Amino acid sequence: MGASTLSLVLGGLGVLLLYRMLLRLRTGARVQDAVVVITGASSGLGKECARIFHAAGARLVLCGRDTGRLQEVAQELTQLTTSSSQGKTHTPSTVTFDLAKVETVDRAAGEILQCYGQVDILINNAGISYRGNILDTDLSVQRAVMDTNYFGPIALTQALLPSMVRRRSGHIVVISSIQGKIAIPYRSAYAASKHATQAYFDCLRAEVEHYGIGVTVVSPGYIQTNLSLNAVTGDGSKYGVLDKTTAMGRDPRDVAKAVLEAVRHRSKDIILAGPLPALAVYLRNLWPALFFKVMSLRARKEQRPQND
Ligand SMILES: NC(=O)C1=CN([C@@H]2O[C@H](COP(=O)(O)OP(=O)(O)OC[C@H]3O[C@@H](n4cnc5c(N)ncnc54)[C@H](OP(=O)(O)O)[C@@H]3O)[C@@H](O)[C@H]2O)C=CC1
Ligand SMILES: CCCCCCCCCCCCCCCC(=O)OCC(=O)COP(=O)(O)O
Repeated sequence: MGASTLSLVLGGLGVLLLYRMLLRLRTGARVQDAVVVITGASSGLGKECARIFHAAGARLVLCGRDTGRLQEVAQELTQLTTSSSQGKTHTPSTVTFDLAKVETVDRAAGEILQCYGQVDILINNAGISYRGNILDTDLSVQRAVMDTNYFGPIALTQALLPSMVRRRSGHIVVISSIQGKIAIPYRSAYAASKHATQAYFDCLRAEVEHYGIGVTVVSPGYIQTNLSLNAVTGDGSKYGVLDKTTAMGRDPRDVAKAVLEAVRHRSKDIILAGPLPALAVYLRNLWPALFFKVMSLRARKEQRPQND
């Protein structure tokens, strides 16, 4: 390659990079004073998102099932409310509802809209996990996980969407999982709900982009939260174990930071996991036969006894 061709290629790359940077600056969502709704804000990743979006100056609406725990988070943040040169922070509002009671979500969306009259950013974070083998799992458990992780969040999204369309602006984030991209044994209800989530929000992204509404699907690997402790088993009882994989997962503060950056950059789809899960995602698509073999060996090795 001659020197002039090389400089042309480098120049072209430079222009492309500059264009991407400008595009990000132009389309990046503003967080200061934005109304940000966070579901599952009482603990884990949702609580960390609340802390980081509060510090960035968002007007928060914290959602969860437990009023007391939501108010504790709101109080903690209120004590940090400041008006500094870095930007004003705001006292959060709270709205209590159960996403699994899908028929009540419309009313909750009304309450959310009443807080500030609009929603700029919706973070669908709340969720539960599951442990069990399909043979011993009640259909009611499959439905319950689907209600919390899929039907509840999409009902909330659909209830808030018309107001975003009217304003020709908004951003919707959903916290999925690496298990929205690959299915691993003994997680049927959870992986199915996260795969459905991925598909729904991919459709939504395409359908609302021309209204100026962005959609980000976040797919994390393990995070240090209470997710496994709160997981349900095949008969609907609580699993109640802090799994090693969860305990050794990422710091939820780092994941929350990545969520904030994804909103600022209007990222469409991000994976927050180590090289092995990332490799598994590629393998699932490029060499499915090998992926299925590895999963079947994994299933045999783990062999989950009834209802554990
Ligand atoms: N931890 C991990 O390893 C990973 C987690 N994720 C995802 O991150 C998200 C957050 O989970 P995480 O912080 O880890 O787990 P936690 O169990 O700590 O938090 C879950 C949150 O969801 C809320 N929630 C659960 N069920 C309902 C319901 N029916 N209605 C309303 N709110 C509900 C809980 O609120 P309350 O009980 O107060 O109502 C709680 O605040 C989930 O979507 C999860 O799938 C993704 C990948 C990995
Ligand atoms: C010859 C090369 C073979 C390479 C094969 C690689 C296959 C590796 C499999 C890796 C599986 C990763 C699973 C990750 C699961 C995960 O991070 O889930 C996140 C969650 O949502 C956690 O929820 P849970 O309730 O399951 O704790």
